[in-house]
Amino acid sequence: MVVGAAIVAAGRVLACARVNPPEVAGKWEFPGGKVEPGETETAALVRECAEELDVRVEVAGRVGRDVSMAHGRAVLRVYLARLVGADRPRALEHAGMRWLAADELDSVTWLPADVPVVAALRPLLTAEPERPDRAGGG
Ligand SMILES: Nc1nc2c([nH]c(=O)n2[C@H]2C[C@H](O)[C@@H](COP(=O)(O)OP(=O)(O)OP(=O)(O)O)O2)c(=O)[nH]1
Repeated sequence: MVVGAAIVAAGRVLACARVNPPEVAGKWEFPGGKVEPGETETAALVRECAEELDVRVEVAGRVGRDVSMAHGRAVLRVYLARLVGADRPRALEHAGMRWLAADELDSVTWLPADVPVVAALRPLLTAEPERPDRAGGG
């Protein structure tokens, strides 16, 4: 199982560009990775976001459906997530990072498995009002 975090803030989602392997270098994905034995999916997302982005995240519900990858040998499952406190991501293991609004989702080339998830995410971003972080103390 591969889990990804669709980290949403102010109506935008964080997209990250892969460094390797070469066949997917420069393609865009959600931060995340393989769930380790004995680990929950939420714990895997928290661990991967800390490793890859140096941020704490709160993991919420699923977005999109499970997507079969690698000829059925793996599954991609994506969860909505939010940054904790004032944490701000740094691309420690990616070639780049972008915060994409709904109308910018197609401006990057996503990994193939991510395409249906991105489609499911789009209306969620549109529904979220643009607002300054932590407006209203929340
Ligand atoms: N993290 C992530 N991986 C994705 C996405 N879409 C997608 O097809 N993948 C694929 C790419 C990789 O083949 C696999 C995840 O591998 P990974 O290299 O990120 O996982 P990991 O950090 O646990 O890596 P490792 O321990 O094997 O080095 O899933 C996505 O949105 N996020």
